Amino acid sequence: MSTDYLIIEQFLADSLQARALQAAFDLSIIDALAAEDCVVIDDLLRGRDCDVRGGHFLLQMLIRSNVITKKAERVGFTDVFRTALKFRDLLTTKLTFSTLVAPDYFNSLPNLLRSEGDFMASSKLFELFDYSRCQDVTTANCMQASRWMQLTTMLTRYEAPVCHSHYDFGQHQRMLDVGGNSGEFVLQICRRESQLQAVVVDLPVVCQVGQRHIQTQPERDRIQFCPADMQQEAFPTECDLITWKSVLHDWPDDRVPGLLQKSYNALPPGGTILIFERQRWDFSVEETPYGLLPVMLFFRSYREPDSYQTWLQQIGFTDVNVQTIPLEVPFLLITAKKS
Ligand SMILES: C[S@@+](CC[C@H](N)C(=O)[O-])C[C@H]1O[C@@H](n2cnc3c(N)ncnc32)[C@H](O)[C@@H]1O
Repeated sequence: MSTDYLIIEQFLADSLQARALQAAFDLSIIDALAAEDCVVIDDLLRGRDCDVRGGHFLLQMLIRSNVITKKAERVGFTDVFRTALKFRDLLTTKLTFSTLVAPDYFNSLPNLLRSEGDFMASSKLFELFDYSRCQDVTTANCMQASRWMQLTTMLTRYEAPVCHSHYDFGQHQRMLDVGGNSGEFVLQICRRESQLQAVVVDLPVVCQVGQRHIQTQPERDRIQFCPADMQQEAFPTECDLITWKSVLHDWPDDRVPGLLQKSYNALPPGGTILIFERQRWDFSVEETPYGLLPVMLFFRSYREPDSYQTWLQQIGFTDVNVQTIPLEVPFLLITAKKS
Protein backbone atom coordinates (compact mmCIF):
# COMPACT_ATOMS: atom_id res chain seq x y z
CA MET A 1 0.00 0.00 0.00
CA SER A 2 1.20 3.51 -0.76
CA THR A 3 0.89 4.49 2.91
CA ASP A 4 2.95 1.61 4.33
CA TYR A 5 5.79 4.04 5.00
CA LEU A 6 3.78 5.61 7.84
CA ILE A 7 5.02 2.73 10.00
CA ILE A 8 8.13 4.84 10.67
CA GLU A 9 6.13 7.53 12.48
CA GLN A 10 6.04 5.60 15.77
CA PHE A 11 9.86 5.83 15.87
CA LEU A 12 9.76 9.57 15.30
CA ALA A 13 7.16 10.39 17.91
CA ASP A 14 9.21 11.17 20.98
CA SER A 15 12.11 13.60 20.59
CA LEU A 16 14.46 11.98 23.13
CA GLN A 17 13.90 8.49 21.76
CA ALA A 18 14.13 9.63 18.16
CA ARG A 19 17.41 11.40 18.89
CA ALA A 20 18.70 8.16 20.47
CA LEU A 21 17.68 6.26 17.34
CA GLN A 22 19.60 8.75 15.21
CA ALA A 23 22.68 8.14 17.39
CA ALA A 24 22.23 4.39 16.88
CA PHE A 25 22.33 4.98 13.11
CA ASP A 26 25.39 7.24 13.48
CA LEU A 27 27.24 4.68 15.63
CA SER A 28 26.42 1.94 13.05
CA ILE A 29 24.55 -0.01 15.71
CA ILE A 30 21.57 -0.25 13.36
CA ASP A 31 23.79 -1.63 10.57
CA ALA A 32 25.30 -4.21 12.93
CA LEU A 33 21.85 -5.37 14.04
CA ALA A 34 20.57 -5.43 10.46
CA ALA A 35 23.40 -7.80 9.54
CA GLU A 36 22.70 -10.30 12.35
CA ASP A 37 19.45 -11.31 13.99
CA CYS A 38 20.58 -11.28 17.58
CA VAL A 39 23.87 -9.80 18.79
CA VAL A 40 25.68 -10.16 22.13
CA ILE A 41 25.56 -6.70 23.74
CA ASP A 42 29.27 -6.58 24.57
CA ASP A 43 30.14 -7.44 20.96
CA LEU A 44 27.68 -4.89 19.64
CA LEU A 45 29.15 -2.06 21.72
CA ARG A 46 32.81 -2.97 21.29
CA GLY A 47 34.77 -0.44 19.24
CA ARG A 48 31.88 2.07 19.03
CA ASP A 49 32.27 5.71 19.88
CA CYS A 50 30.63 5.34 23.32
CA ASP A 51 31.70 4.05 26.73
CA VAL A 52 30.01 1.09 28.39
CA ARG A 53 27.53 3.18 30.39
CA GLY A 54 26.78 5.29 27.32
CA GLY A 55 26.20 2.20 25.20
CA HIS A 56 23.86 0.68 27.78
CA PHE A 57 21.96 3.95 28.12
CA LEU A 58 21.47 4.03 24.36
CA LEU A 59 20.29 0.40 24.21
CA GLN A 60 17.83 1.02 27.03
CA MET A 61 16.38 3.97 25.10
CA LEU A 62 16.07 1.75 22.02
CA ILE A 63 14.31 -0.94 24.02
CA ARG A 64 11.89 1.63 25.43
CA SER A 65 11.07 2.91 21.94
CA ASN A 66 10.49 -0.62 20.63
CA VAL A 67 13.43 -0.55 18.21
CA ILE A 68 15.10 -3.56 19.85
CA THR A 69 14.31 -6.29 22.34
CA LYS A 70 16.69 -7.90 24.80
CA LYS A 71 16.96 -11.60 25.60
CA ALA A 72 19.59 -12.58 28.15
CA GLU A 73 22.72 -10.73 27.02
CA ARG A 74 21.67 -10.32 23.41
CA VAL A 75 19.65 -7.73 21.52
CA GLY A 76 17.88 -7.78 18.15
CA PHE A 77 15.34 -5.72 16.22
CA THR A 78 11.66 -5.91 16.99
CA ASP A 79 9.57 -7.12 14.03
CA VAL A 80 7.98 -3.70 13.64
CA PHE A 81 11.32 -1.91 13.49
CA ARG A 82 12.67 -4.40 10.96
CA THR A 83 9.66 -3.57 8.77
CA ALA A 84 10.12 0.16 9.33
CA LEU A 85 13.75 -0.15 8.24
CA LYS A 86 12.52 -0.77 4.69
CA PHE A 87 11.92 2.98 4.71
CA ARG A 88 15.36 3.78 6.10
CA ASP A 89 15.97 6.63 3.63
CA LEU A 90 12.88 8.50 4.84
CA LEU A 91 13.43 7.62 8.49
CA THR A 92 17.03 8.88 8.56
CA THR A 93 16.17 11.99 6.56
CA LYS A 94 13.40 12.91 8.97
CA LEU A 95 15.70 12.29 11.94
CA THR A 96 18.46 14.44 10.43
CA PHE A 97 16.25 17.39 9.58
CA SER A 98 14.28 17.27 12.83
CA THR A 99 17.50 17.42 14.80
CA LEU A 100 18.74 20.24 12.59
CA VAL A 101 15.69 22.42 13.27
CA ALA A 102 14.97 21.30 16.85
CA PRO A 103 16.99 24.25 18.27
CA ASP A 104 14.65 26.56 16.31
CA TYR A 105 11.72 25.25 18.30
CA PHE A 106 13.43 24.94 21.66
CA ASN A 107 15.41 28.20 21.55
CA SER A 108 13.22 30.42 19.40
CA LEU A 109 9.69 29.45 20.39
CA PRO A 110 8.93 32.99 21.63
CA ASN A 111 9.95 34.32 18.19
CA LEU A 112 7.90 31.62 16.47
CA LEU A 113 4.86 32.61 18.50
CA ARG A 114 5.37 36.33 17.89
CA SER A 115 5.44 36.31 14.09
CA GLU A 116 6.79 34.48 11.07
CA GLY A 117 9.13 37.42 10.40
CA ASP A 118 10.70 37.23 13.88
CA PHE A 119 11.07 33.49 13.55
CA MET A 120 12.56 33.70 10.05
CA ALA A 121 15.25 36.05 11.27
CA SER A 122 16.43 33.61 13.93
CA SER A 123 15.76 30.15 12.51
CA LYS A 124 17.96 27.53 10.88
CA LEU A 125 14.92 26.37 8.93
CA PHE A 126 14.63 29.53 6.87
CA GLU A 127 18.40 29.79 6.53
CA LEU A 128 18.28 26.32 5.00
CA PHE A 129 15.38 27.05 2.62
CA ASP A 130 17.02 30.13 1.16
CA TYR A 131 15.48 30.45 -2.31
CA SER A 132 17.44 33.66 -2.94
CA ARG A 133 20.49 31.48 -3.56
CA CYS A 134 18.71 29.50 -6.26
CA GLN A 135 19.11 31.93 -9.16
CA ASP A 136 22.84 31.82 -9.93
CA VAL A 137 24.04 28.38 -10.90
CA THR A 138 27.32 28.11 -9.00
CA THR A 139 28.85 25.08 -7.31
CA ALA A 140 28.31 26.60 -3.86
CA ASN A 141 24.65 27.37 -4.57
CA CYS A 142 24.05 23.88 -5.97
CA MET A 143 25.60 22.34 -2.85
CA GLN A 144 23.46 24.54 -0.60
CA ALA A 145 20.28 23.68 -2.53
CA SER A 146 21.07 19.95 -2.59
CA ARG A 147 21.00 20.02 1.19
CA TRP A 148 17.40 21.14 1.62
CA MET A 149 16.34 19.31 -1.53
CA GLN A 150 17.20 16.06 0.26
CA LEU A 151 14.27 16.70 2.58
CA THR A 152 11.76 17.75 -0.09
CA THR A 153 12.83 14.89 -2.35
CA MET A 154 12.55 12.26 0.33
CA LEU A 155 9.12 13.41 1.53
CA THR A 156 7.92 13.56 -2.07
CA ARG A 157 9.29 10.08 -2.88
CA TYR A 158 6.71 8.68 -0.48
CA GLU A 159 3.92 11.24 -0.87
CA ALA A 160 3.79 11.08 -4.69
CA PRO A 161 2.61 7.43 -4.81
CA VAL A 162 -0.19 8.36 -2.37
CA CYS A 163 -1.28 11.14 -4.72
CA HIS A 164 -1.09 8.71 -7.63
CA SER A 165 -3.30 6.20 -5.80
CA HIS A 166 -6.00 8.86 -5.32
CA TYR A 167 -6.06 10.38 -8.81
CA ASP A 168 -6.17 8.92 -12.34
CA PHE A 169 -3.04 10.28 -14.02
CA GLY A 170 -3.68 7.75 -16.82
CA GLN A 171 -6.00 10.29 -18.50
CA HIS A 172 -3.13 12.74 -19.11
CA GLN A 173 -0.39 12.95 -21.73
CA ARG A 174 1.82 15.78 -20.55
CA MET A 175 2.06 17.30 -17.07
CA LEU A 176 3.67 20.47 -15.78
CA ASP A 177 4.85 20.42 -12.16
CA VAL A 178 5.36 23.97 -10.93
CA GLY A 179 7.99 24.24 -8.19
CA GLY A 180 8.78 20.65 -9.12
CA ASN A 181 12.11 20.71 -7.31
CA SER A 182 14.35 17.67 -7.98
CA GLY A 183 11.78 16.17 -10.35
CA GLU A 184 10.98 13.47 -7.79
CA PHE A 185 7.22 14.03 -8.01
CA VAL A 186 7.06 13.69 -11.79
CA LEU A 187 9.58 10.83 -11.65
CA GLN A 188 7.32 8.82 -9.34
CA ILE A 189 4.25 9.59 -11.45
CA CYS A 190 5.97 8.89 -14.81
CA ARG A 191 7.26 5.59 -13.40
CA ARG A 192 3.63 4.57 -12.93
CA GLU A 193 2.31 6.09 -16.17
CA SER A 194 4.25 5.01 -19.26
CA GLN A 195 2.31 7.38 -21.58
CA LEU A 196 3.18 10.49 -19.58
CA GLN A 197 5.70 13.24 -20.43
CA ALA A 198 6.56 15.87 -17.79
CA VAL A 199 7.92 19.38 -17.50
CA VAL A 200 9.32 20.74 -14.23
CA VAL A 201 9.42 24.49 -13.65
CA ASP A 202 11.69 25.62 -10.83
CA LEU A 203 14.49 28.09 -10.09
CA PRO A 204 17.72 27.61 -12.11
CA VAL A 205 19.86 26.12 -9.32
CA VAL A 206 17.11 23.72 -8.31
CA CYS A 207 16.65 22.59 -11.94
CA GLN A 208 20.39 21.98 -12.23
CA VAL A 209 20.40 19.77 -9.11
CA GLY A 210 17.18 18.11 -10.30
CA GLN A 211 18.63 17.29 -13.69
CA ARG A 212 21.43 15.41 -11.94
CA HIS A 213 18.95 13.72 -9.63
CA ILE A 214 17.04 12.04 -12.44
CA GLN A 215 19.90 11.45 -14.88
CA THR A 216 20.30 7.75 -14.11
CA GLN A 217 16.55 7.02 -14.10
CA PRO A 218 14.91 5.22 -17.03
CA GLU A 219 12.22 7.93 -17.12
CA ARG A 220 14.76 10.76 -17.65
CA ASP A 221 13.97 11.21 -21.36
CA ARG A 222 10.33 11.90 -20.55
CA ILE A 223 11.19 14.64 -18.02
CA GLN A 224 12.24 18.13 -19.04
CA PHE A 225 13.43 20.87 -16.68
CA CYS A 226 12.50 24.45 -17.41
CA PRO A 227 14.41 26.97 -15.23
CA ALA A 228 12.10 29.91 -14.62
CA ASP A 229 10.71 32.18 -11.94
CA MET A 230 7.07 31.13 -11.63
CA GLN A 231 6.08 34.68 -10.75
CA GLN A 232 7.77 36.43 -13.63
CA GLU A 233 7.41 34.06 -16.56
CA ALA A 234 4.43 32.52 -18.32
CA PHE A 235 4.06 28.79 -17.83
CA PRO A 236 4.85 26.37 -20.65
CA THR A 237 1.71 25.48 -22.58
CA GLU A 238 0.73 22.17 -24.20
CA CYS A 239 0.38 20.38 -20.85
CA ASP A 240 -3.05 18.93 -20.09
CA LEU A 241 -2.28 18.74 -16.35
CA ILE A 242 -0.63 21.32 -14.09
CA THR A 243 0.37 20.14 -10.63
CA TRP A 244 1.23 22.06 -7.47
CA LYS A 245 2.78 19.69 -4.95
CA SER A 246 3.55 21.31 -1.58
CA VAL A 247 4.26 24.66 -3.21
CA LEU A 248 1.32 27.01 -2.78
CA HIS A 249 1.64 27.15 1.02
CA ASP A 250 4.95 28.96 0.41
CA TRP A 251 3.03 31.88 -1.09
CA PRO A 252 0.90 34.47 0.73
CA ASP A 253 -2.82 34.83 0.06
CA ASP A 254 -2.35 37.80 -2.25
CA ARG A 255 -0.01 35.85 -4.57
CA VAL A 256 -1.79 32.51 -4.90
CA PRO A 257 -4.70 33.65 -7.12
CA GLY A 258 -2.16 35.05 -9.63
CA LEU A 259 -0.33 31.71 -9.77
CA LEU A 260 -3.59 29.83 -10.21
CA GLN A 261 -4.62 32.26 -12.95
CA LYS A 262 -1.35 31.57 -14.77
CA SER A 263 -2.13 27.87 -14.58
CA TYR A 264 -5.56 28.54 -16.07
CA ASN A 265 -4.05 30.59 -18.90
CA ALA A 266 -1.52 27.87 -19.74
CA LEU A 267 -4.00 24.97 -19.75
CA PRO A 268 -5.95 23.97 -22.87
CA PRO A 269 -9.75 23.71 -22.57
CA GLY A 270 -10.49 20.49 -20.66
CA GLY A 271 -7.11 20.67 -18.90
CA THR A 272 -6.78 19.95 -15.18
CA ILE A 273 -5.10 21.63 -12.24
CA LEU A 274 -4.12 19.49 -9.26
CA ILE A 275 -3.06 20.75 -5.84
CA PHE A 276 -1.55 18.28 -3.38
CA GLU A 277 -0.28 19.53 -0.07
CA ARG A 278 -0.66 19.54 3.67
CA GLN A 279 -3.90 20.96 4.96
CA ARG A 280 -3.96 23.20 8.02
CA TRP A 281 -4.20 20.81 10.92
CA ASP A 282 -5.48 21.11 14.46
CA PHE A 283 -2.71 20.56 17.00
CA SER A 284 -5.32 19.80 19.67
CA VAL A 285 -6.47 16.79 17.67
CA GLU A 286 -3.52 15.53 15.60
CA GLU A 287 -0.40 13.98 17.06
CA THR A 288 2.67 16.15 16.67
CA PRO A 289 5.57 13.74 16.41
CA TYR A 290 9.14 15.03 16.61
CA GLY A 291 9.70 13.90 13.01
CA LEU A 292 7.15 16.45 11.88
CA LEU A 293 9.19 19.43 13.14
CA PRO A 294 10.57 20.60 9.76
CA VAL A 295 7.06 20.88 8.29
CA MET A 296 5.32 21.84 11.53
CA LEU A 297 7.37 25.02 11.85
CA PHE A 298 5.58 26.29 8.72
CA PHE A 299 2.23 25.94 10.53
CA ARG A 300 1.15 29.46 9.58
CA SER A 301 1.33 28.62 5.89
CA TYR A 302 -1.04 25.68 5.55
CA ARG A 303 -4.60 26.37 4.46
CA GLU A 304 -8.09 24.96 4.71
CA PRO A 305 -9.45 23.64 1.39
CA ASP A 306 -12.07 26.41 1.08
CA SER A 307 -9.45 29.06 0.25
CA TYR A 308 -8.24 27.10 -2.76
CA GLN A 309 -11.80 26.16 -3.74
CA THR A 310 -12.90 29.80 -3.73
CA TRP A 311 -9.89 31.03 -5.71
CA LEU A 312 -10.26 28.27 -8.31
CA GLN A 313 -13.95 29.01 -8.81
CA GLN A 314 -13.37 32.77 -9.02
CA ILE A 315 -10.84 32.18 -11.81
CA GLY A 316 -13.33 30.06 -13.76
CA PHE A 317 -12.21 26.52 -12.98
CA THR A 318 -15.09 24.05 -12.77
CA ASP A 319 -15.60 20.54 -11.33
CA VAL A 320 -13.62 21.44 -8.23
CA ASN A 321 -13.07 18.24 -6.29
CA VAL A 322 -11.57 18.08 -2.79
CA GLN A 323 -10.23 15.01 -1.02
CA THR A 324 -8.57 14.92 2.39
CA ILE A 325 -6.07 12.13 2.79
CA PRO A 326 -4.92 11.22 6.28
CA LEU A 327 -1.13 10.80 6.23
CA GLU A 328 1.11 11.78 9.16
CA VAL A 329 -1.07 14.90 9.00
CA PRO A 330 -4.03 15.49 6.64
CA PHE A 331 -3.21 16.19 3.00
CA LEU A 332 -5.43 18.00 0.51
CA LEU A 333 -5.87 16.72 -3.00
CA ILE A 334 -7.82 19.27 -5.04
CA THR A 335 -8.50 18.98 -8.74
CA ALA A 336 -10.40 21.30 -11.04
CA LYS A 337 -10.96 21.67 -14.78
CA LYS A 338 -10.72 24.45 -17.31
CA SER A 339 -13.90 24.08 -19.32
C1 LIG B 1 8.36 23.62 -0.57
S1 LIG B 1 9.24 23.31 -2.04
C2 LIG B 1 8.27 22.01 -2.74
C3 LIG B 1 9.02 21.23 -3.74
C4 LIG B 1 8.31 20.05 -4.38
N1 LIG B 1 7.16 20.44 -5.15
C5 LIG B 1 7.98 19.00 -3.38
O1 LIG B 1 6.82 18.83 -3.02
O2 LIG B 1 8.90 18.32 -2.92
C6 LIG B 1 8.84 24.71 -3.07
C7 LIG B 1 9.52 24.71 -4.42
O3 LIG B 1 9.19 25.91 -5.10
C8 LIG B 1 10.36 26.41 -5.73
N2 LIG B 1 10.26 27.87 -5.91
C9 LIG B 1 10.26 28.82 -4.95
N3 LIG B 1 10.14 30.05 -5.51
C10 LIG B 1 10.07 29.86 -6.85
C11 LIG B 1 9.93 30.73 -7.96
N4 LIG B 1 9.84 32.04 -7.78
N5 LIG B 1 9.88 30.17 -9.19
C12 LIG B 1 9.99 28.84 -9.40
N6 LIG B 1 10.11 27.97 -8.36
C13 LIG B 1 10.15 28.46 -7.11
C14 LIG B 1 11.48 26.03 -4.78
O4 LIG B 1 12.75 26.06 -5.40
C15 LIG B 1 11.04 24.63 -4.35
O5 LIG B 1 11.52 23.65 -5.22
